[in-house]
Amino acid sequence: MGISLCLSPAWIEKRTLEEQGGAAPQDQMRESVPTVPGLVAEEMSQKLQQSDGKSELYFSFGVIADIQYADTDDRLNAWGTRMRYYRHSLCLLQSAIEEWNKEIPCPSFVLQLGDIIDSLNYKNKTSKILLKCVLKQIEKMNAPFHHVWGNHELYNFNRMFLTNSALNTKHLEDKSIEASANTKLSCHEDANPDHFYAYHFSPFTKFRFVMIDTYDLNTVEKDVSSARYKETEEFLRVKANRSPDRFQDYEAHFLNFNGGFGKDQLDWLDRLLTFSDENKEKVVVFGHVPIHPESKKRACLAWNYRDALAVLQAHKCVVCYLAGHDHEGGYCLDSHGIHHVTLEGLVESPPGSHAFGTMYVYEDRMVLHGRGRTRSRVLYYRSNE
Ligand SMILES: Nc1ncnc2c1ncn2[C@@H]1O[C@H](COP(=O)(O)OP(=O)(O)O)[C@@H](O)[C@H]1O
Repeated sequence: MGISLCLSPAWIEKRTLEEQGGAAPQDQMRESVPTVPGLVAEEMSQKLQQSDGKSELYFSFGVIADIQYADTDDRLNAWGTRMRYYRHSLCLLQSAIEEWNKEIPCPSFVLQLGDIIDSLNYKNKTSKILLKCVLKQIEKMNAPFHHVWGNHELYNFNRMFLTNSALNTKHLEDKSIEASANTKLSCHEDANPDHFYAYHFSPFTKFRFVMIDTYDLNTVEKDVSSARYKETEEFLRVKANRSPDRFQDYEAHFLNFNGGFGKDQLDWLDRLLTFSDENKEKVVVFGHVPIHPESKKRACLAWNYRDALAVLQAHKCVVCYLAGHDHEGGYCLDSHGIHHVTLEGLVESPPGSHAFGTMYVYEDRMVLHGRGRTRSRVLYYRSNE
């Protein structure tokens, strides 16, 4: 069986509207104010003023998603539902960096949640040159960027290129815990395009950040000789054979622009989170594609999101999952107390607006200060007792 999930945008739009119980005007599709923790701005300032003895800022970090820069006129997305401001996204990145650099203290690092340039560059043969432009802006940041790989990285480049490029930030991995752990916690020592792209780091005592590869399995990379292709093919064969009806009716997220997790990555994640549990760390996991169905609006969901969720929910250390991919953004608090935040996409921010944030990390909570379309939220940690 060849791998093919290619569904037309028209089909996807129909599916999405069906999921929502019929056609809805754009403004009705907007997120309503959450009634669960993950409070919005007005409540946030009130909460921050409460003197609860836990006001010492540990550190902060920047978040930004779906820059999707291209030297192309503005145009609607493939579904004709939302405008994308391709050239302007570079100016917005520049101003986000200027703002972060002015903050005191400066964010310790920035999470770039994937889709740094758009696939239009591939068609225009401008992928490498425009990636350089974006990276030139990023060099102005006074703190390291951690680069996630989204679908557009894989449309523009192959893994060999990405592995050898500045978009590979695995050198920022924390290697210091290997000696104290009884098990291997670095997923791969050597840079190898056959491997999934994932790593972890600890910017502050008892806090760990884990990047996961939501395109470990995917249909974007067409290298039929790769182990990844074979695993993807087998995964989709089993999935489709198991219950074709469900696949059709409910699994609307089995689309080419999403991807999934292989067994090796899920095992590695489980081992790492076991270490963090034992060491009473708080862990923020991040990747391009959302892994909770309620944290996004559209069909943007990892294929085997249930497997990834099961791993995260099995470990009390996990407090938050951060993603991009769905440019409208989203949020939910899952049944285990993990916050799922989907960041609004920069490329859909018109001139005068914005989409990035700074997350402030405290003993008992993280506070997201969102700019422009990015919503501000207070994320209290679940208890890890
Ligand atoms: N049915 C749909 N209708 C409108 N927008 C959608 C639909 N499905 C996905 N999207 C949007 O597409 C975006 C994903 O964009 P992107 O990663 O650029 O993929 P692509 O380039 O294939 O459009 C998200 O903002 C998501 O909300």
